[in-house]
Amino acid sequence: MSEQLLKQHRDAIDHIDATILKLLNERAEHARQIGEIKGGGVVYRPEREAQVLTRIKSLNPGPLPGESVARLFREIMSECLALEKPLSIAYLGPEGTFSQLAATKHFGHAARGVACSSIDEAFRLVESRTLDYVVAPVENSTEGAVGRTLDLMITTPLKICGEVVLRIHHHLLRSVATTEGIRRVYSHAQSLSQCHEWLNKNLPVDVERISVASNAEAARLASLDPAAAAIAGQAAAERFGLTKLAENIEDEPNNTTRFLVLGHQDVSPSGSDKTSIVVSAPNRPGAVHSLLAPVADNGVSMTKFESRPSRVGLGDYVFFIDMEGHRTDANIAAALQGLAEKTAYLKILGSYPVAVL
Ligand SMILES: O=C(O)C(=O)C[C@]1(C(=O)O)C=C[C@@H](O)C=C1
Repeated sequence: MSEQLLKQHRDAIDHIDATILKLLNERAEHARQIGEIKGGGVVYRPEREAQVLTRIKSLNPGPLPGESVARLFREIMSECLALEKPLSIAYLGPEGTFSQLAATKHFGHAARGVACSSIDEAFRLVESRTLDYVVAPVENSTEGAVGRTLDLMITTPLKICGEVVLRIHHHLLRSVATTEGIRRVYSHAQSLSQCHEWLNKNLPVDVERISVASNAEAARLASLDPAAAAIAGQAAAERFGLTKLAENIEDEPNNTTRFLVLGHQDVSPSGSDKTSIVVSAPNRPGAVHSLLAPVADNGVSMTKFESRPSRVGLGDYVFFIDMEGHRTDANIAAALQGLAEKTAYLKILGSYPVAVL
C-alpha cells in the first residue's frame, strides 16, 4: 500500500467534505427562508420532494447507485424541512415495526416518529392535529389488503398525500445463537403466514406458532424467553438485541408492503401521480362493469381495484380504485365526473406522487 497515495486521496476527501458541508448549509438556509415565505402554513410538500428525488436520480453520473443518492438526498431534505418545522409522524408501534421503517424511509430521520398502539389511534392523533401525518400499511404483495386501513379510509377526513413501498424481509430471531430448543415462535399473523413454507421445512412440527399484535412485540417477547424465537425484521432485531438465526425467510422473494401517508392537505401535481378513490356499486349484475366505463372511456389506467364489504348489508361492496394521474389532469377529472354520475357514493381519497424511493 502506498502511504503517499492514501494521503493524497484522504486530503482530497477532506477538501470535498468541507465543500459539501458549506453547500449543505447554503441549501438549508434556502429551505429556512422558504419556511418563512410559507409563513407558518403547510411546510411539507410531497410533490416537490418527489421532483427533487427524481431529478437527483436522473442527474446521477455514478459510481454511486441512483437509489443511494436518492436516500442521501431524502435525509438532506428531511433535515432542511426540520429547520422550517419539525414534523411528527404517527405509525403502528411499538418501535421496530415495518410501519416505523416505512415512516423513516418516507420522511427521513429528522422527523419525529410516534409509536401508536393501533392504526385507529394513529389516525385519531392526526385527525385531532396532535400529530402531523400518519403512515399506515394498506396492502401486502403476499397477503393482500390491510382491511382496517381501508375501513378507516372511508370515514377519515384525512387525505392521502403519499405512498411508501417497502421490501419486507423477515428473519428468525432469538436471544440465544442456536435453533436448538425452540419451543415457540412469535410473530404477527401475516408474517407467520408469509413464512409458512420456511417454518414447515426448517422447524420441528411441535414448535408452537403464536400470533401477536406486531413483529416488534414478537421480538420483545422472544427477548424475554430463551425457549422462544420471533419472526421480525432488522429494526426489531436491533431494537431488542436479538441474534439472526436465519435471514430472509419469507416464502415470496418479492414480498413488499405498500403504506399510505395521510395528512390534512391536498397535494399539487408532481408530474408522476396517482389518484385513489372509493365508490359503491349497486348489488346487481353488470353494475361494476358499467360503473367503470368512465375510467376506460377517458383512457385512465387503473393500478388497483380492491373490493371490500360496505358493512351496510350482506352483498354490498365498496371498491377502492387507484388511477394513474392527478385529479386535476383532464382525463382523471372527466373520469371522476363520469363516476360521480353513476354511483351513490364516491369519495376522493387523494392525489399524490408515485413513490420514488
Ligand atoms: O421547496 C420547498 O417547499 C421546501 O421547503 C424545501 C424542501 C427541500 O429541502 O428541498 C424541504 C421540504 C419540502 O417538503 C420540500 C422541499
